[in-house]
Amino acid sequence: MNGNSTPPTIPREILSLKDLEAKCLETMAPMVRDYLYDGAEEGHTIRENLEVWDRWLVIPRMMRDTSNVNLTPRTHQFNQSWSLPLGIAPSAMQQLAHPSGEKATAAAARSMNIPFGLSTFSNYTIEEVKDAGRDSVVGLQMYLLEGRRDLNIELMRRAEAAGYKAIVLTVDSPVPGNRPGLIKSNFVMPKHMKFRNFSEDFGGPLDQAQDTQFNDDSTTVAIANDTNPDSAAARTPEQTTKSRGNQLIVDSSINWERDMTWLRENTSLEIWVKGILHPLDAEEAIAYGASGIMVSNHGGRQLDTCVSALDVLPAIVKQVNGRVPVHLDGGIRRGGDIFKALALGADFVWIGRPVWWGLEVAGEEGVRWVIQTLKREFEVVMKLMGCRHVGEIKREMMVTKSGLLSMGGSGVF
Ligand SMILES: Cc1cc2nc3c(=O)[nH]c(=O)nc-3n(C[C@H](O)[C@H](O)[C@H](O)COP(=O)(O)O)c2cc1C
Ligand SMILES: CC(C)CC(=O)C(=O)O
Repeated sequence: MNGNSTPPTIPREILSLKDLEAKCLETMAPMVRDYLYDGAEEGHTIRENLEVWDRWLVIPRMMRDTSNVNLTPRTHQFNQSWSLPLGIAPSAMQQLAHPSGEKATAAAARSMNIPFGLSTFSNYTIEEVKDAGRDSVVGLQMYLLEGRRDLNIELMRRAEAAGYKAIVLTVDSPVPGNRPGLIKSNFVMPKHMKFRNFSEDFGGPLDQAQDTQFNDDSTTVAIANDTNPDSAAARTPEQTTKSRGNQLIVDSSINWERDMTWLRENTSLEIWVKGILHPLDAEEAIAYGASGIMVSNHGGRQLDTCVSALDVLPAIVKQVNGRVPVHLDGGIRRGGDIFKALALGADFVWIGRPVWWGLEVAGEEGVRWVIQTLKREFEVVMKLMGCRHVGEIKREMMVTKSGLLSMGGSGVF
């Protein structure tokens, strides 16, 4: 976190999200960095999420008068009109990157008129974040809790009362992924931070693992899937509380039939399903009443060597066939990435980690800078591609290198 007392801004020499990331890493506490970056096992999927974009090459069209381009999504999402087909994905504990955490992120989303999804495991409450982000705060992400559905119901009641539009059910985490990096770094949440959506003190202090990296008398909440029962210092919030007898455990028995039905019976909000990678799961989600689908591998944090969202997107879009919106997240770092996801059929995309870079360097202003930069880049790409609005982005505008070679001399080439 930037410790200056004057309001932080983004230095002029920072031009891209990549530059911002480097700047962020100059100050980010090692333990926060480990939490932000760590992926499942050897990190193949994290790398894949970043590399997949460059396997697609774009083929621009010229002389199309792109002096004015309209960047708004083709259709309303969550019954609202947004400035960009881009939103901020739920990520837990944003106070790790800035004291204003989710409130700063939501306010930045609001100022740019893009949607924001709040993690259940946020450091500010459902109501506080709604107040900061108003109409931009559309979704409450939820994990279903084993034996504590009363808490899920309470969260949903509060989200309904506060004016959220959707519950975003994360389905890719029946258990936390294997994240050895986090275990090695003994990740802990400092004592002064809380999971404030819960009135009971879940994730209260553990006795050991004083955290020296945060420069306070932090005690710990840990969140890695540690299979070694002797290591109390590295557990998920669920495991942590379990180990203290005050249990908050993600329900690993979650299933379509029981839990989508239960959700539909217990909330008036739209239900979106986050973490779909197989077309047949998209079909299940629709069959059980999902209002939308988020194609995602959880930023490579859950299952290593699983496919990237972009690679499975076309098959899912084909299966869904326009019945519900299809959104995507994972590895979006440039305006051109937004273009490519839309060309392969996504209605909308979301970012996770880049928000933390903005928060770390300049709080709300930093998050706004991230959104503005992606918006500027996307606009330039649209103009260079000859697209005046997102409805003009077409699958035929992209090709893989091998696809291009095999086309040599045939068709329009
Ligand atoms: C630090 C961090 C915390 C996250 N916490 C959650 C969470 O609480 N719930 C959830 O469904 N996804 C969570 N995610 C996953 C994101 O919603 C999103 O799927 C992912 O970050 C997108 O990939 P990207 O970071 O490459 O943009 C988290 C991701 C990060 C990086
Ligand atoms: C508190 C965690 C379970 C949040 C999460 O989903 C993540 O770190 O990827």
